[in-house]
Amino acid sequence: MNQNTQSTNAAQIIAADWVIPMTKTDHWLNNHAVVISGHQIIDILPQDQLIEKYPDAPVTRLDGQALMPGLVNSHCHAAMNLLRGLSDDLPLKEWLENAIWPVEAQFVDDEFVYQGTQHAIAEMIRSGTTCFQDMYFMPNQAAKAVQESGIRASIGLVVVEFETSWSANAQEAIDKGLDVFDQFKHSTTCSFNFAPHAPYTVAKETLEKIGMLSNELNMTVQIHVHETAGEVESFVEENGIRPLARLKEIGLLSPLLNAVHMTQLNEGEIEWLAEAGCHVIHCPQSNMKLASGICPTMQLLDANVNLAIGTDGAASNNDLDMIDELRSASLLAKLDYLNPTALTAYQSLHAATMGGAKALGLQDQIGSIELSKAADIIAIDLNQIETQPVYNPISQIVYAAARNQVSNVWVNGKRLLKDKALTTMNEALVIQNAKHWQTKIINREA
Ligand SMILES: CSC[C@H]1O[C@@H](n2cnc3c(O)ncnc32)[C@H](O)[C@@H]1O
Ligand SMILES: [Zn+2]
Repeated sequence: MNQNTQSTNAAQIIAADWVIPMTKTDHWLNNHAVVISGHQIIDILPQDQLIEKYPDAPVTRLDGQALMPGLVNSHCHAAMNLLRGLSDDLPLKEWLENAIWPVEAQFVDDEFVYQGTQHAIAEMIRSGTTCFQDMYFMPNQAAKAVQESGIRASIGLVVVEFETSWSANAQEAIDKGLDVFDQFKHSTTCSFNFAPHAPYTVAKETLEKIGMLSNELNMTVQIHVHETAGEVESFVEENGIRPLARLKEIGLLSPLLNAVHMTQLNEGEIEWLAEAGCHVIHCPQSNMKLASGICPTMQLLDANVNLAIGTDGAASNNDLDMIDELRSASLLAKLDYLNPTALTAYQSLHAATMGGAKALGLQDQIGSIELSKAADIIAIDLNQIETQPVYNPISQIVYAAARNQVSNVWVNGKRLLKDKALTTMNEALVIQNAKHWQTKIINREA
């Protein structure tokens, strides 16, 4: 083993007051350490056994801190960080058609997506997200930004029927997307998914084509579906069936499907999702901000449907803060069901870790702190006024901690945040680029 390989695979130890593996309900380990070698977790043990077992390994000691699996943001439009706050306080249809799509048509290009995705990645690493599912144009630019930063992502090969700056039509979007998939097939942190935007922007024939390719390539599919009552009503008027029924008719209901939003569901549709093994991506803050509706999270969990959590884009949230998002998911469920036991702290944290890993097809690699899984780990500093005293670290993270208490982040064993400083990204340049786009967009011709 040469020196480089040796230094790359030498054990590194992270010791903390609490380790939350996310392998068992409401379970954590006190005064333990996680041992990383290369990309993987190779040991989890009490700190008093470290000297004997790893006498020479360097130890990162994080007193007063909690280690947990990195957060999985299971649905976002990363580059829309550059549109944060451009248009607020509107319902989805008006917001998209009158505010967002005209600006995207005018400004979305390679540089917009590359720099916007960099911005989103910087925000996500700083707030404890180690993996995100993206749905935006120019997936090649998003993949480039992901690869350079070291974060993990499942990047959407987006498809819409209408002409965009990415593709002239749906077929070209599919063809170009498959080229991107091929271009990045050796990446260790980029995976890909088909991302037909929604049943109201992608034709039945195209969805059938995507379904066949998804099965052939064993590639997941993410799609906005049943986001609002208006969407469902319009679709029924035009097609005679509800959007989810169309997806079922096409054969898209399967363990490969990530159904995003799902605020409009009846009991029969929940049974379809459970029988087919579909995943639901719950985006509570986007749903609240656009007044779209409330995803029936407890009925889905009771039916054993896998639940994941996403922020959606920063233009309808308006941040990518997964700690805040999973807190919203829990509190919204309690109010929706008028039941304080709805969506417990652990259930919400699970949706934002293992639930997301399952939805993205990465459950064997990430989502929990377990031997041989990828070292996608975050540390949260609970030794702050705002999170003391600590009776239960899971409760503290879900109901009290803030994203700025994330101190360290590892993805695939590489430390991307060291004592709150990004190690692979230039913060000043990210902010400078954001200001550049703000000036361009705010001075746009009406
Ligand atoms: C085809 S790239 C993604 C496309 O989706 C738009 N978008 C952003 N947020 C939402 C949402 O909540 N529902 C539907 N579509 C959304 C984004 O602006 C892009 O045009
Ligand atoms: Zn979305």
